[in-house]
Amino acid sequence: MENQHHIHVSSEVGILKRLLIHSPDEGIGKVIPTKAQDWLFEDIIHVDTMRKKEYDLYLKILLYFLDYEKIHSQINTIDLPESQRHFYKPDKENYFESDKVIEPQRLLAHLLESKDLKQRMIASICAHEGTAYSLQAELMELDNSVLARVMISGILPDKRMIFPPIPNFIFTRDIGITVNDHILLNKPKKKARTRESIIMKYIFFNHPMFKEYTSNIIEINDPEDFFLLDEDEQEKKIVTIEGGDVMMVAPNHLLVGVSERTSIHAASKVIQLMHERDIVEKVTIVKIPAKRAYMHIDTTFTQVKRNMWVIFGSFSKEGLKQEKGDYISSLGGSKSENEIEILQYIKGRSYDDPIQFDYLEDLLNDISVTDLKSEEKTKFIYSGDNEFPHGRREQWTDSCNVLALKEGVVIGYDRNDKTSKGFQKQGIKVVKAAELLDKFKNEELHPSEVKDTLILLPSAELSRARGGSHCMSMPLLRTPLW
Ligand SMILES: NC(=[NH2+])NCCC[C@H](N)C(=O)O
Repeated sequence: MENQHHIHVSSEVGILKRLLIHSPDEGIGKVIPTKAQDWLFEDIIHVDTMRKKEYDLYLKILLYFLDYEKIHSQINTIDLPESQRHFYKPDKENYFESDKVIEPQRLLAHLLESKDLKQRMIASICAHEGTAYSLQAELMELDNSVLARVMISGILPDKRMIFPPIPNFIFTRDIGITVNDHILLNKPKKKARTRESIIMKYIFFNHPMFKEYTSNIIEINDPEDFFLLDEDEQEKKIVTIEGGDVMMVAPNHLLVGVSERTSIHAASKVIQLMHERDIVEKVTIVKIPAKRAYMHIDTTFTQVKRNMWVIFGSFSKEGLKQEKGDYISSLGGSKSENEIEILQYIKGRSYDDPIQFDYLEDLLNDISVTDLKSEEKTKFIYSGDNEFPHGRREQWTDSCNVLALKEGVVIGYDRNDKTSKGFQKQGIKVVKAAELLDKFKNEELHPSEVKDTLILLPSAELSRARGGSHCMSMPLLRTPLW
């Protein structure tokens, strides 16, 4: 079943077998303070530190778990000064090139071998970025792997910057989500993320890796009369969806966040399409406040194992009750600023009559017990271990955004100390990525022996980009949970 191109994800925690990642490219080092917010970064980044001290460790962990031989056979040489980090650079010959940990830049370089696609892609990107027509001819002359790098970083080999960077491309989660054997593509809310989406559409629709899945790629579009509407109407009816708001929690169940980035109209379309095409039976909408701090639902909760979740305390039962304090709802007025709404739509049941959940924990517990058949008590770990004011501080630096390599083994950020304490209280060991990698290297431990562990990545630079390991991954294949 695991052929080279197999695509299937039916949970958030089944053993991770294949994913798309993008390593920080040189464009990230070109973000300037006045543009940082427009480009959705909280600050400017020291790219060397981000790569060598942080992201490289992430890659090594992924490779050890997903493609052991690929890394273990070379582990003693890849970091030597004379290797010049070529192992990590997608345009170099000694790049690791794995069919499990996959870099879109490599897929893009492959696509550009077709002259027709090369022309079309150059035309689309230049039109989108509004560059001079004459630049197209110049780009046509570039070697394909160089052009792939340029299309992403925006920087020509002679150092001219021709496009803005797309620094958020490291957050591959947001470009699309694998829903069983379908891929739901994004339609980004933010202009800064549009080029990523153009590039990925070409890849999904043209690369041999996705060939058997062309009819399973789902695009969500604006209503047909959208361009006729005035601006106010457009604002109301806009369709935008980003992958961080879509979570494939069980074979029959998809969560869709309505947030700063994903609109109600997009969510409605997803419900209809999922039911019409019989892809999942339940779609649950989780509406969160449209705020930069929360951006996507995966910044407020992710799954650790079948019966364990890490969540943002202000959205929890206790948090909401506390915030409400002595406020009497029947008097009207505004509710808590963190109020969330959870509505579940089941195939065959009237859309006017969704099932409602009062609290996030109720929904997550229902997923664990009903959908994932967990027989153990559902456990919750809270951001900052619910200690004031660490819950909010650590949510901001992605304490709730972990990537599961398998049930119970997740990657998180080292700066979220209090949340780590919360993990430990629930029986999860906490280990630094570098220490774990040393053990793998010395063969004291094999990735298959790692159980119930939170792996901590250094995160001083990465967290300024405002995404965690969950955001930095687009799973294509996970082993089914049963
Ligand atoms: N799935 C996620 N939470 N992605 C985080 C994306 C962060 C990125 N800087 C943005 O604002 O778009």
